[in-house]
Amino acid sequence: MSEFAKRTNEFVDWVHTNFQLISSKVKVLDLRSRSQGRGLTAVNDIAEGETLFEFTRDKVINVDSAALTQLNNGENESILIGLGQWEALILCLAYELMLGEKSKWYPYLKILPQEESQFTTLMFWKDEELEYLSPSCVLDRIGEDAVEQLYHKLVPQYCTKLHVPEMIKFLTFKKFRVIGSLIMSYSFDVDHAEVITEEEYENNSSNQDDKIEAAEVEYRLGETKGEESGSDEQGEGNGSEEYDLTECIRNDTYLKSMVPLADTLNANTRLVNATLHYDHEKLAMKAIKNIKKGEQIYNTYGELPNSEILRKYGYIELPSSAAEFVDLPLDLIIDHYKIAFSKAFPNIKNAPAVVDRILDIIKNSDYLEETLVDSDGGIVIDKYEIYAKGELLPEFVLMLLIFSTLLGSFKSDFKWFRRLVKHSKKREFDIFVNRTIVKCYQLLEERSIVTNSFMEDLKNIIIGAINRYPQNIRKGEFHFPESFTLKLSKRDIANIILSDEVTCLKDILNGSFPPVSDTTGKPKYTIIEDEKLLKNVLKRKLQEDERRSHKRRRA
Ligand SMILES: C[S@@+](CC[C@H](N)C(=O)[O-])C[C@H]1O[C@@H](n2cnc3c(N)ncnc32)[C@H](O)[C@@H]1O
Repeated sequence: MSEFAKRTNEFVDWVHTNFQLISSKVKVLDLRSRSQGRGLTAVNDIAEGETLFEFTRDKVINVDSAALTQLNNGENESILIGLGQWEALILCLAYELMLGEKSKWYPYLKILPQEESQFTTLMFWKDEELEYLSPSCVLDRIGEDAVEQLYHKLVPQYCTKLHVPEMIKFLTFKKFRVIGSLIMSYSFDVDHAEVITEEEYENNSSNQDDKIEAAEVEYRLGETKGEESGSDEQGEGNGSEEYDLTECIRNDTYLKSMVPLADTLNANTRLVNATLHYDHEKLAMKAIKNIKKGEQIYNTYGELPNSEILRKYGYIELPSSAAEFVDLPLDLIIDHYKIAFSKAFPNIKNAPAVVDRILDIIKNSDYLEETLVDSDGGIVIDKYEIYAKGELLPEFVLMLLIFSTLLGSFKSDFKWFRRLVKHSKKREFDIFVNRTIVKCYQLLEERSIVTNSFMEDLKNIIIGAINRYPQNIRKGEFHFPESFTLKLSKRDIANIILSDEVTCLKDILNGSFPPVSDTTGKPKYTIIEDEKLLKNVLKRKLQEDERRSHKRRRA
């Protein structure tokens, strides 16, 4: 028997001893021939709603259950819950791995990847391989530096604090990176028992949303200062302060946890047929669809595009994930408008600088801060997600509508624009931009209206974004393989990611914006003539012009 099979058997025996229920209809299989490691398969037909396995909360590894927490007369617990979720779980898991056979999870730990060579996530790609992924924004999210900072925060200081000095030697940087990556691709965020109400119990699933939550926390750690979208926790200092700003476990309502067997399930955004549910005492994996004998049981790791699946889990779906999106950097929008302003006002030297002034006003808009509670008050974010089939972030739509409306307004009266951008007219300029922000917001909010200029700007920005991709990808010359295997070259994997991103962008050029609402069957936005909006935005200015010319005539 191979070492792989032996480990699987020992793990399955451990599961049978420790779990309350495990259905005879499921089996852990060796799926290495499909480049999927181990996975769970149905050996008999399973009906929707059937429980595949069930176990008590103490079987998962987290700060509540780990051996490290019990040491030091309970003092370790208060130290660990003062840390962030990632930090505490890395330390707890490292300690269990160091305990080896003495850990109560030993047969489980033995089936987890623990060597760098077992990971295909982006953290382990070489620099020259990562270059294949340019210009994808996934490259900004790998978080290599963040891991290093985290390591230096925890080792040796916390090993000493937690009274495990022997862990200083065990937890090398290499091991730390592996454990962090393991947590990234295997952990679940499990709600505390006390936050689950009876009513929630039946619907409670810790997979999709919790995995998304995990992605967000991890995303924050991966970002460098000032790069991320308007989240409070991020960025007002150097990297190490970033960690201090990560919420500590004490204030969270969930625990990042390693969940045996539940994490043996592979995932697929289209084929998901089981999810993890939990109540006060137990966690249970349940079928969410009828599953036929012989079919693989798939979980979901969240609504992630291929770039994120690769970054966090080291594989991709073919030809694409069901939740593809591409990040459009703010710079592309700003560059587009700087060029447009220069072209529209060739005789005004500082026309491109006006775009920066507008951006500042949008950033500091009190109106948006008060109105957009959900997006932390900001529409100026580093990157805007462009989803497949023409779905755009509302923040992006509003941003473009404001800029295209301002440009149209200024073009309508060149002399007025020249006067307005003079330093002495700063107040007037600010008032006009702020008024435009309010009008555009109201128009979108109340009537979901965009203009022809908006559509034109959108098209040109998207063309600019597509032009950054390699020619073979832009021209659709890359041919997708039949299925994902680890034998695919890194270049091919990168080409698939880039092709998926370009497809999202091309969807817009192919007319999928505005997308159609699932509920009403109607387009989500109405496109109107520019003049209608400009008339509204310029109303006050036109009235003042009128008054002034009236006065002149009288004089
Ligand atoms: C939570 S584990 C799932 C169990 C894993 N297959 C194992 O052998 O331990 C997540 C890892 O499984 C692999 N995986 C999950 N879904 C996959 C899929 N659809 N195709 C290929 N690999 C997959 C990836 O290596 C991923 O990082």
